[in-house]
Amino acid sequence: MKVTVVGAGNVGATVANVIALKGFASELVLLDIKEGVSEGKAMDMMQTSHMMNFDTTIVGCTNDYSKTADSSVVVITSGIPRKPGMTREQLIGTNAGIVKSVVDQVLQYSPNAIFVIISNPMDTMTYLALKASGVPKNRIIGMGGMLDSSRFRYYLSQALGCTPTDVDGMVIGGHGDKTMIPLARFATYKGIPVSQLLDKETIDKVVADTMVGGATLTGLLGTSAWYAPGAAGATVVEAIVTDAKKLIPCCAYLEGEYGETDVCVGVPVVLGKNGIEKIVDVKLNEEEQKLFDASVAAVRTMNAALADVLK
Ligand SMILES: NC(=O)c1ccc[n+]([C@@H]2O[C@H](COP(=O)([O-])OP(=O)(O)OC[C@H]3O[C@@H](n4cnc5c(N)ncnc54)[C@H](O)[C@@H]3O)[C@@H](O)[C@H]2O)c1
Ligand SMILES: O=C(O)C[C@H](O)C(=O)O
Repeated sequence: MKVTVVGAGNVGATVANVIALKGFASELVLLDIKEGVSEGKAMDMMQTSHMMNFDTTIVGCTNDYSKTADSSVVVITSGIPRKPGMTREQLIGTNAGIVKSVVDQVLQYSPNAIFVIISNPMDTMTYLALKASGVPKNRIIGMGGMLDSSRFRYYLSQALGCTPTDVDGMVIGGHGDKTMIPLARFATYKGIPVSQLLDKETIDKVVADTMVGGATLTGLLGTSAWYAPGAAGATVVEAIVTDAKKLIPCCAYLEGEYGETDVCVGVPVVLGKNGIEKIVDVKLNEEEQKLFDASVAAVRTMNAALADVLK
């Protein structure tokens, strides 16, 4: 199975490296617009293959989409990341044009590809990719909820004093500092509802920390995080390539689910060889539904800024 990653920066290169280490793709193409970056990172990764015991062939190319031909899955990380103090939404002016041009060029060589959109503002970039490409909605997937849920599980594990692998939790809604919704009501520690183990104040702080998890790391790093985003992107690709039928919160196009239409936003989906196999309609309580509706309204406002790009 051939996978392409567009954008060989911090996130894209990490997506590629994790995919190689997981070993589920036979060929991986890394493409960037910057001369030599993809070729260098691909070669560097290949020189780890005997030590890390993977047989994936990783090829780098500079803006040569012919090398990406017949990719089953294409991950889009091209675009600028935010600086400390910025919102993801502020990236739209630069990234919308980049994402549209990349989608157009990918489709010339891989018309049947499944797209995993990572570039920010991700919910709006996902909507842009869907509308600009005309690709069926099951083949346009935004990655944000997988990452946000991993941060939610991390912060819960810190509060519980346990390993993150023993904690389960899901984040839905937009991938924004004010729009994501960590679903505390459903979070568990080895099946035990966390509400039985943590007081409300602690849970509220975990939720608040999760929502700004990206901004916290950008403040520390001076740019967007890349290890967890890269691993989250690779996990989404793995579920598709291995036809895992795995439930992962992803940004998906809604046509009535959760009471919303014509918007891409984070919801629980089942991922498999067809991309989004199913949207899982979780019953939200009144407070959760209100948060979801407000989140969607904020994403719609961002989508309105696409008018020129989608003309
Ligand atoms: N959805 C998420 O959860 C999530 C997580 C982390 C980062 N991000 C976003 O991913 C994007 C990339 O972040 P990063 O930290 O890797 O940035 P980066 O600057 O390290 O890498 C971006 C790469 O894109 C390349 N690029 C720019 N225009 C291009 C084009 N037209 N074609 C091909 N490549 C092009 C650049 O040369 C650069 O190498 C940002 O928008 C960031 O906000 C999203
Ligand atoms: O927060 C960012 O700027 C990047 C990404 O969306 C993240 O959540 O890490």
